[in-house]
Amino acid sequence: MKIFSASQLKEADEITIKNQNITSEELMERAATTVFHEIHRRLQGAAISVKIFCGIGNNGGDGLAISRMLIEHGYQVKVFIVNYSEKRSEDFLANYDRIKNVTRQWPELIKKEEDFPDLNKGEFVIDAIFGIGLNRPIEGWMARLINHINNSDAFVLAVDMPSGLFPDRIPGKNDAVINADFTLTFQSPKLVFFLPQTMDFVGDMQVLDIGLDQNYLAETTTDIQLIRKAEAHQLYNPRKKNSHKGSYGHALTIGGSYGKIGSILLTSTAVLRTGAGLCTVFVPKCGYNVIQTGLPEAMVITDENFEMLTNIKTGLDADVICFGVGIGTSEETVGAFKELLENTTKPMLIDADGLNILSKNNDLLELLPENSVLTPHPKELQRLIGEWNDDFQKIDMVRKFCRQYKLIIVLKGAYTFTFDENNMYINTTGNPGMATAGSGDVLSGVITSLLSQKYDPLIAAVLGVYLHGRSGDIYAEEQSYEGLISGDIADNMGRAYNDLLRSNNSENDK
Ligand SMILES: NC(=O)C1=CN([C@@H]2O[C@H](COP(=O)(O)OP(=O)(O)OC[C@H]3O[C@@H](n4cnc5c(N)ncnc54)[C@H](OP(=O)(O)O)[C@@H]3O)[C@@H](O)[C@H]2O)[C@H](O)CC1
Ligand SMILES: [K+]
Repeated sequence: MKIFSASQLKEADEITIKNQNITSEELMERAATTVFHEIHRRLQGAAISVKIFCGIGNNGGDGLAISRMLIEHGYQVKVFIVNYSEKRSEDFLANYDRIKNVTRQWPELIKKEEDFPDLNKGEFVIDAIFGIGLNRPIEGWMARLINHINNSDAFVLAVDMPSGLFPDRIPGKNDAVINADFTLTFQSPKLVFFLPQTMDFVGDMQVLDIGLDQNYLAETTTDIQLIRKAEAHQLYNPRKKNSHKGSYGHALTIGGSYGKIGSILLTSTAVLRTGAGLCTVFVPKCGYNVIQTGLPEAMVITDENFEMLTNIKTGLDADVICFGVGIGTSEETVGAFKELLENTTKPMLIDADGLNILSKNNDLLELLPENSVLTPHPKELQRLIGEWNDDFQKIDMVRKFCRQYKLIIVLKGAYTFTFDENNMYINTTGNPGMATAGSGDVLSGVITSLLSQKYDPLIAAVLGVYLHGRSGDIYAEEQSYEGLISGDIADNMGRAYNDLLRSNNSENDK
């Protein structure tokens, strides 16, 4: 799913009005109707107190139209106009007028702190103060109103965006932003819904289709995509009946050190669970028995050293190399990595201490084969590319880094982002249970496996991240977040595939 910018959405708005021959007020009515239906579906006419805060722009206009629809359906609604300026939008005014037809209770104007209504636990607050039009921080009594809403125990639903959240930049530390429990957003999720610095304002989120011009949506390119089941399914290559283990590639996983052999065992298990034909594991001697016992399906070659990697000689012509989990950063291991890079042109995935070695030895970056996949968590990324001021700058810096070294970066987080030179893909699967030791080692194995199965590196990364998250979700749906350990993610890969395929084969699937 494309993630459009605020200016693209405004453009889509205008084109829709023109091509569908409707007024902007009619489009607003359509948008408000989608929100009303969602609320009505959930509340089912419940007798709870609804308080709606409407700005004076089009987000406020939406709020007024939603208010009217709720009143018409018998809800107990109190409407407040957050009257921060006299520059009311036309569609706001039209809806301000129309609400008269359904209630004798004229909306109350809020112009100062004394006008704030009490907000109580169990009440339902709708935030329609600002949407994508916010272009400066909210100040004065309005900021205090935002805090008043945030400090209440009411349930807060944001229309389109939590007010105070900018579509294209990070609010300042002391800026007032609505802390929504739920956000119903129009047509396209906004990038800030997924950034670590802003995602917590959004609560749960749902995208509402308001029927913007189909051609515009199809033809307009964006460099940010959301990866859900539908998109992931399109990336999947079915296995051929007439195939053998050689058809799915031979992965070489190199990693581990004394006390950290478990990491490479997890990675290699994930390689095979994700469908690679063969896996050879290269470990220090101390890892030999562990791997042979823990993963009898793999082959093992050992370093001459007992505790760590010092000299990587495999004599193997593997299809893909995964390097770095559990290796430490000793000088000998750095030397071995350098030699490996000088002698390989195979697709590579680098993780964990492999990344830390790259951070300290920038010359090695030049040796990475084109389209190598790097899978840092934020700390490892910061060591690689330096400090950023905020999440937008971070995105710019990662893109530049990808371009400079021709790499694919998988930035792990609550929403994992995959970058290539031009695009960014935001993953939607995964859960807090996956914040557990070894989860990243498993992801490295999953992506390595897809690389070995000849998926294009970008696709291997995007699909791998999706499947890894889905596997964790499947575990958590049946068990719990807390009980999840990373081996479970590898063990559930089969179900993640099954889920990806089955759901798209059934008529009932969305
Ligand atoms: N295609 C769609 O997605 C549709 C969206 N709709 C809804 O429209 C809003 C966007 O409405 P818009 O009127 O453009 O913007 P806002 O309502 O968010 O803001 C109104 C004006 O407020 C001013 N502003 C901005 N920041 C501040 C601030 N900190 N303090 C005071 N005032 C501020 C600004 O005007 P200025 O001239 O003063 O700069 C804004 O223009 C969208 O989010 C949806 O809810 C349509 O209903 C349907 C189609
Ligand atoms: K809002």
